[in-house]
This record gives sequence, C-alpha cells and structure tokens, in this order.
Amino acid sequence: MGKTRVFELAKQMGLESKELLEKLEAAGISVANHMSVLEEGDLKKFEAANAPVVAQIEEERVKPGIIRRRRREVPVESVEETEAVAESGAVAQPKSETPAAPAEPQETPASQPSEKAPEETPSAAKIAAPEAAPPAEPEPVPVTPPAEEKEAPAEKIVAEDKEVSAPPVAAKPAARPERREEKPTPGRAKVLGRVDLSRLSSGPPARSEEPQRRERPAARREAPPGRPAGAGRPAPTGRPAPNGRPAPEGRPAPAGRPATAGRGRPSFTPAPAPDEVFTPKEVRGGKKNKKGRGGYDAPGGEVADGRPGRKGRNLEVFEPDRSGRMRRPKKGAKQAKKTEVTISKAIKRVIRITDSITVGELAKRMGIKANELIRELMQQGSMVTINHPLDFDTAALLASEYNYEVENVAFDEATILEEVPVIKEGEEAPEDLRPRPPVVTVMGHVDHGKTSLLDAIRAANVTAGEAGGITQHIGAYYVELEGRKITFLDTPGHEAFTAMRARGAKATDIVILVVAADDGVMPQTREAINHAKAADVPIVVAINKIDKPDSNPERVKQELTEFGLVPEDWGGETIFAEVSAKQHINIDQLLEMVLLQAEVLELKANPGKRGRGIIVEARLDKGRGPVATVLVQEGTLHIGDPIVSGVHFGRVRSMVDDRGNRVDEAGPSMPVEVTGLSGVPDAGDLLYAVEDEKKAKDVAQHRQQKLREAELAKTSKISLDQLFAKIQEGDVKELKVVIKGDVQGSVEAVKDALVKLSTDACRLVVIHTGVGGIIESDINLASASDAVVLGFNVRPEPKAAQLAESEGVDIRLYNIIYDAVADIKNAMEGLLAPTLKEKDLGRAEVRETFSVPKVGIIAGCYVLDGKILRNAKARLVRDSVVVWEGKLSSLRRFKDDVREVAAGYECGISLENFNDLKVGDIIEAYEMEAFKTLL
Ligand SMILES: Nc1nc2c(ncn2[C@@H]2O[C@H](COP(=O)(O)OP(=O)(O)OP(=O)(O)O)[C@@H](O)[C@H]2O)c(=O)[nH]1
Repeated sequence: MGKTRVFELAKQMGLESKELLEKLEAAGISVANHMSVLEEGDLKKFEAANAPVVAQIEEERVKPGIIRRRRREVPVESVEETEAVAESGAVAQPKSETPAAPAEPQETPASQPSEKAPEETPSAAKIAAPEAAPPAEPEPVPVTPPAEEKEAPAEKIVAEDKEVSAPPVAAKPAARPERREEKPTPGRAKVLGRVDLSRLSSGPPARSEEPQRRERPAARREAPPGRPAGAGRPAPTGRPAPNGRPAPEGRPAPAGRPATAGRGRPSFTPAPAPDEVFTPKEVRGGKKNKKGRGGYDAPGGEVADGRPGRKGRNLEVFEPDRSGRMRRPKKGAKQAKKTEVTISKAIKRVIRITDSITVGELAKRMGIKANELIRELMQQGSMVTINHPLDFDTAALLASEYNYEVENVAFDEATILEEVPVIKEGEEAPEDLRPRPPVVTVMGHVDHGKTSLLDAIRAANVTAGEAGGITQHIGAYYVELEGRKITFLDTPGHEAFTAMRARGAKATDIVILVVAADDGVMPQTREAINHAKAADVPIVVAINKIDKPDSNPERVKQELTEFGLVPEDWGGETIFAEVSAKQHINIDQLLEMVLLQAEVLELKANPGKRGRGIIVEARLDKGRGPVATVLVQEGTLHIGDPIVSGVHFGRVRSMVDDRGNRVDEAGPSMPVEVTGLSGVPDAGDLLYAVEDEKKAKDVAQHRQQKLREAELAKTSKISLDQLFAKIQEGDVKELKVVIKGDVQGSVEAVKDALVKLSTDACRLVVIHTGVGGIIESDINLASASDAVVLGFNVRPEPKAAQLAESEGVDIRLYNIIYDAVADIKNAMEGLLAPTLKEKDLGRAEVRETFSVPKVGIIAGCYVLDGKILRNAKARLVRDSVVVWEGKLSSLRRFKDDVREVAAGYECGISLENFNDLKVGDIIEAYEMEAFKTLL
C-alpha cells in the first residue's frame, strides 16, 4: 500500500485530520501535519495502539457525551475479556438494570437480523482486522431465542461492569447475540477506525464497503430493535439511566455494541453511515460531528429508524449540549427554566393601554423599532409619526400582528363620577325628583338693555328681600317670585353662553331675548336667536324700552316672526313680555312668563345625590385661593365634599351664595361660590363631588394625562379638506356653515346657493349668517356646532383668528360667491383640489393720509405686527370688511423706497389704483403658499 498521508487516513477513519493527528501523537507517531506521510510501520504501530481505542470510538457514535466516557473505560483487552465472560455464560451478576428487561422484547425482532448477522460476521472477519477473530462467537448469537435475550441484557450489563473492574470469568452467550444485532450500528463506528487501518495495512478495501451496504439496510431494520441492546450497552458504563430510557425506545445505534460488534465484524466499514447519521440528528449532531465525529454519528444515523425513540432521549441529552457541554443532571432544571420564561413572556405579550397609545410607545412595549411600526401603518394607508396616538382598536389590530394583545385599562372616570344617589343606590325613582328653578340667560343686541334688565330684576328682588342687602357678584344669582325661584346667569350676551356650550356644557334652561322696542331686530339679535336655537334652548322675548315714545312692540313681534318666534296671541308658541328695565315696568310679569315656560319644561332634579355643577366663572383670589362660582345642577353640594373639576381637585372648604351668606349646602340650580379647589377651573367645566379625595385626585390626574395626549392628537374640527373623507366614513351627515359677508345681499345669495348643494349623503345647514367681520362669537358658535365659517369680503378679527386657530375651526375666505359654492361642492364630492393658502405677513394701520400730486394718496402707516413687504399682496380692511385688494404701488421709509418694513416702524404706503384710504384702515400684507390637502 505504500505511503498514506494523514488526511487520507483520517478520511478513511471518518475522522478529522486534526483528531487523527492527536491520536497519532498519542500513539507515539510523530507527524508534522495532515499532509505528512505515514509509513507502513507507523500505520501498524498506530493500528496496534488504536486497537483499544476502537472501543472508545464505538461509544462515541452513540452520542457525543456518552462517547467520550466510553473511550477511556473500555480498553481492548477488557472488551475481549468481557466477551469471553459473556461467552462463558458468566451471567452471574445480578443487574440493577431491570429496566433492560423491557428493552429485550424489542430486541426480539433483532433476532431476525441475527440471521443476517452470521453472514456479516464472516465477511467482517474476512475483511476486517485480525481482531475480528472471534467471529466464531457471533454464530451462537443468532441462535439465541428472544426469550433468552431478555436475560441477556442484564447479563451484559453485569459483564460490562466487570470489564471495568475485573476480568469476568463467566461468558454470556445470550448477551452476545444482542450485541451482534445491535452491533451492526455501533460496530460500524468502531470498525471505522479499524477498517481503515486494516485497509491501509492489508485489508481489501473494496470489499469492506460492499458488506456495509448490504448490512446497512439490515442494520436499519435491526437498529430499532437493536436498541434494546443499546440498553445493554449502558450497562457496561454502569449507567442505568440510559438503559432504562432508550432501551424501550429501541435506541439502537449508539449502544455500546461497538465493542463487541466492532470486534465481531470489523468488516463494517462505517463510511457510509455518516450520511444517515446526519439526517436524524439534524443540526445538533452535525455540529458536534464537525470535529471528526461525523463518522461516529453515522451509526446513530443509521438508527434513523429509531429516531422517534431517540427523541425522548435526545431531549434530555441534548439540552445539555445546547448549554455548551453535556450535563445530563441539569436537563431537568433547564426545562423548568424554559417553562418559566414562556409564562413570563405570555404575560408580557399583553399590553395595557389607556384608551390610546403613541406609535413610539407601542413599538417600545412590543420590543420592535418604531420605524417598523410606522412602516406597517404606512402600508395600511396611515401616515403617522412616532408621536401619533393610536386608538385602542388600531393598537389592538397592530399588536395582534406581532402576537401581542392589547388590553384597555382605561381609567373608568365615568364610574367614579357616576352620580350615585347618596340616599339609595340604583335608578332614580321619580319620587326622588324635585322641581328645580330654571336657569336663565339674558341675550340681545348691544344697548338693548340686557344689563339694565338684569339689574332691574335683581334690584327688585333684593329690595324686596333683605333690606340693605347687597348682592354680591358671583356670576349668577337667583330671585324669588312668590316663593318660586329663578336663577339668572349674570353674564349677558351670547358669547359667554356659547363659549360655555362650546365646552360641552349646557347651563341654561331658558333664554330671555331682549329686543329694544324702538330699535327692533338687529344683527346681534339674530345671532342670539341662532345661538339659542343651536343649543335647543327655548326663548322668552322681552321687548324692552316700552316706556320710550318711539317704541313699537308690534314691529318687533313682526320682525321676530321671520325667525320663527311667533307670539302666542298670534297663534305661535313664543312667550313675549313687554317691559321697561329702566322704569321697572312688567318685570314681575316677565318673571311670571319665565316660570310659565319653566313649568312647560318640567325641570326636575334629585337633591339626594352627590352634587354636580357647572363652573360659571372662576378666578384666583389672593386671600382665598381659587374661587369658582358653581351652578349646582344635580344633587346637593356640601361643605367638605371631595370635589373634582377639570384637572383640579380638592374639598369644598367654603360656600357663599349670591347674597354673601355662608351656606353649608347648595341644591339644584343654586349658584354658590366655592373655595377649596387646587387650581382655577375654566368656565363651563363640570364640578363633581366624589366619594373621597383620592378618587378626586385620580380623576384629576387622569384628565391631565388625557389632556397631554389630546395636545398630541390635537385634531381640528370639521374642515372642508376632510369633509369628503368624513362623509365617506359616515362621520358627517350634515355640513354646518356660518356665513359672514360684507353686505346682506351677498350673504343671502351664498346661503341660497349653498343650501341647494345638499345631497342625500350630506345635508348643508347654514346655522348662522351675518354682516360684518368674523368675530369670536362666530368662531365659538362654529366650534360648538362643528361648523365651518365662510367669509365674503370680510376678515376675521385678530382675536377671532386666534380662537379659530386654537379651536381648530376652519375659516374660508372668498371674494367671489362662485368660488365659495364651488369649493363646498368640490369638498362634498371629494374633489377639493389642493389650493393655495394665504399666509399672513403683517398688518399696518393707517395713521394719516397725504395727498401727493401725480401720485395720489399716500398713507402714513404704523406696522402693527409681522412685516410689510413691497412685493407682497395686500388688502385694505375697514371695520373688518375688505375694501380693496391688490398690490402696493410703493413702500417707503422716509423718502427711501424699501423692500420691507418690520413691526413697530412707520412707513408710507400707496396702493395700486386705489386712493380711498382712511385713517384707521388696516393694510394686510400676505402671500399665497401651496396648501396641501390629503384628499
Ligand atoms: N328708556 C329706557 N332706556 C333703557 C331701558 N333699558 C335700558 N335702557 C338704556 O339703554 C342703554 C343701554 O342699556 P344696557 O343695559 O347697558 O344695555 P346692554 O344691552 O346691557 O348693553 P351692552 O352691555 O353694551 O350690551 C342704557 O343707557 C340704559 O339706560 C328702558 O327700559 N327704557
């Protein structure tokens, strides 16, 4: 055979060069590297030295861990001895391995293979090394009947044990047969080493392979049954565990067989085995095998059939492998650990949120990158940022895609604030309800006498009541008429009324509409009517100033019929009273009318409940801290009650009524000034008495949290841009509009044109029209009613513009009616194209005008805010009405033409083709910028 290189030998042995190098070195053969040449002498030497190793190798095949142990413990000689003992029938040893017994039955099938075994044996003998000598023994093996086999395993075990200690005397014929059958598998492993050697030295390599092939199938078949034998294998090691487990499973392969088998059939060339081995073990085995054990695993692979059986075992065996080294004892512990982890994970997979959660927070809780979530949302058609809040449903849907559950642990504010009757639980019984005084607000046009009327009512009442009593202004008061009370909100005008309503609060039961008999219906009269109607509050008309000679109540009645306010004596349902606030005429009659209207409304409340009221006004008092005027609406408020209002909480420290008297409790419709809150609430906020102060605090804190979230999610009210989408989603069934224009004619024209745009999907409702600039009350009305504001040749007052900005009210300004109608139409059809939006640059006020020959009028201006640009577009606004629109023809500072003038500076401005400039006019500079819509 000549020379053989190390790597070649390694290949034949199924080892890695490195491993073989180690073996060679151990055998005293010095080689430089895997390319080194091994002389025949070396080979023989190695073969000799390797013989004992064979036994070790066999064991390795079983499994990485097991293999190693075997190596050291099984010297060739001992093996031989063992076999000898077995043969001699030294069954002697009792075995603790009772478990082995079960294995045997499985082996029984092995008996069949045993028939083949004999065939193999000879071949092996021929091919294999001289060591295979004991071929003779195999023969008896096949003979052994299955029944005997049962005993055999036990014997084997014993025998092996002996191997370790002393040379057994007895032989175990029974044991053998098992080995052989099983051996095929393990044997190969062993043989591998040997065969290779034999080949190198003398053996006919070709042959050795053939037999393998033949055998393999047999081995496979046998393998499973052989397993039991495997059980026997453990015996030698003295390890009961393996026996027990695998045996029944038919863990064929690995078994210690190798030793015996190896001997009996050296012919088994392991080579082919490897492939099979990998299959069963998959990755794990593969990894370990990398270092040349592949060959050994092969045998295991052969056992492939037995896989299932192995699995159970493997689980235990492998776990340690994963950990890095095999440590069987720890297996159990590890498994337990895993279980724990799983449980905790399950818990983590539930995300608890309160109503909403931001994209970033959700991603964080799921342990993924926010970008991933944003991408996911984008794919679903939502363009969001990391701070975008997701509502519960969206969050739940998203989370489910990542196997997370979302639980809404929203703070149940409603439950805490629930007005649980103090006296008894459950539904309010009708008998608990008591009539309550009506709450009245006075509205009307400027100077029509609202304040005078309120004063007249109060004065009359005070004087009638306590002599010298001084009414205290707390924002509301109540009067008595023949024992019946009426509560008046002391803030006349519809601004406060609507501002409160815009906050979701309805404080008023009845509106007294004051119309001066000598003036008739005026713009604010109309506004008041619209506001009252929008709030669905009944109106009692007070025709004031009837003492005046030019008063004409009939004309007022006539005018009001246009608004649906028809007097009862004219066949209508509206109650009218003709009064004189100044002369105190018919004041009682008016109050009578109000009480009449209240009767119709059947206003009732349960005073037995915890108190709930509305903040009419509030302020910070230097000495008393936050002071709030509360109009109690439900239940009764007591001193010491824990309370919460808006984001503030506390306890009722003191209560004072409108006459300055300290009171201990306040019932329905009673206004009182309350101290004890932690902060100043807003007018319109509701105030609740709750069970205890902690709950009040919880609610307040929860609201603060929600307020922050709301800030993030600041969504605007309805706007034309989103109109179509909202109509599509069914969110909007009608579009409410407030129309303001420079002249009544255009307002009416627009109104008529818009109403005709109503479709089945969306009705168009004009809730208010008016002449003049867009003012705060227009915005409040639009905000409270979720309406858009359309302006024709008018501008929003600065305060109104600010309010619209903060309230998210959409204001659309037009010069041409057609444009407005087209816009609304397109918006309703989802066709509103991206348009240009105006960007305000600055405003200048005309302080003086100069007439310059050949040039025209030059306005001496003061820039109020922003800046005026020479090339900017401009408009001239007079009393909030646009008078002119165009471009500047000149912009000067002193005598110099300049490109811009900043706020706080004076300048001279002339307008293109316009000379009708007047002191007090406002020149607005603006430019158009692309306005993006997501339609
Ligand atoms: N002759 C007469 N004058 C009245 C009567 N009521 C009010 N006035 C006068 O009308 C003017 C306006 O009255 P106010 O009570 O201030 O009217 P208002 O509606 O509250 O006005 P604003 O607060 O500006 O909205 C005052 O000069 C009153 O004296 C009335 O019944 N008869």
